[in-house]
Amino acid sequence: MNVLDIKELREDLGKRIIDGVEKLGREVNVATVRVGENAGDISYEKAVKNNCAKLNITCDQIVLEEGENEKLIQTIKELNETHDGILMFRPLKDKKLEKEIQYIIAPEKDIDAMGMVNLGKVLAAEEDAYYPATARAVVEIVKYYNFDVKNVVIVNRSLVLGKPLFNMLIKENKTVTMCHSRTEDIKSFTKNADLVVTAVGKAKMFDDSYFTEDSYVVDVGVSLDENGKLSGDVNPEVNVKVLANSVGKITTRVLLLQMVEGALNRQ
Ligand SMILES: Nc1nc(=O)c2c([nH]1)NC[C@@H]1CN(c3ccc(C(=O)N[C@@H](CCC(=O)O)C(=O)O)cc3)C=[N+]21
Repeated sequence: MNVLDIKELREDLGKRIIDGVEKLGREVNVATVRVGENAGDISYEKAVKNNCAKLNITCDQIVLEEGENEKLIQTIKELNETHDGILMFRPLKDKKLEKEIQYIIAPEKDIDAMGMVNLGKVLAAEEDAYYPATARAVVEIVKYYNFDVKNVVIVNRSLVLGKPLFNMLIKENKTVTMCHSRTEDIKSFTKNADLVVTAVGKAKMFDDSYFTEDSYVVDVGVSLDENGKLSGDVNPEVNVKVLANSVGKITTRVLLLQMVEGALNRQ
């Protein structure tokens, strides 16, 4: 069991955020937008608020009820003008509405890269893109802790994680394989990878049979286990070289860092 302590990276990101805010020399404000009462959204909302309080960022939190579609669209349009960054929690239950927002959110305020412009920039490996924060968190962990890896397997194909991460790791000269829920014999891929990134949302699904002693593993999954407790995809007892979990701690700070960097670049 070799669970990575990611405190140092978290603190490093915190310093970079505080420095950036100071350089900007003005109030920096983020807005979160939540629709409905999803538990994952609520925990992320709290995490953003707590981090902002520590990092000298003003945070406004907007909560709407499901069905308030016009109000949501109006809200995003207003926040485009008033805030440095907008984080709308995803997925929305209303897929059509979420699609609509992807075209309405201003690219320079879209700090979690949900909109079409930033997603296109990620695919094109543009320098000034915002990246989906979780995907960038994985890359930051791999780089900061010098994971000595060439072949990566990602078990996820979403727009929030798998697809952007695939492109970001290609840019880092990794050889990347994407597995997903319809992949046959996932173990045959993960066993042969240097690094496995998991995000399937099945508590403790990945045990030793998926890895070797030399595997690096980044566990992005969050779900409830049989006792109703929050759990990752990977059993924390696995015998691997390095297991990074608690990626959420890095995600929150990467999100805020991207916002500050974006504001500095535009200044
Ligand atoms: N557009 C969008 N992007 C997301 O990335 C996204 C989302 N919607 N909807 C909800 C899920 C859930 N999620 C969390 C991230 C951090 C914590 C969290 O609690 N972070 C703590 C640490 C938690 C820990 O101890 O591991 C912190 O930053 O201090 C929780 C949940 C992001 N998601």
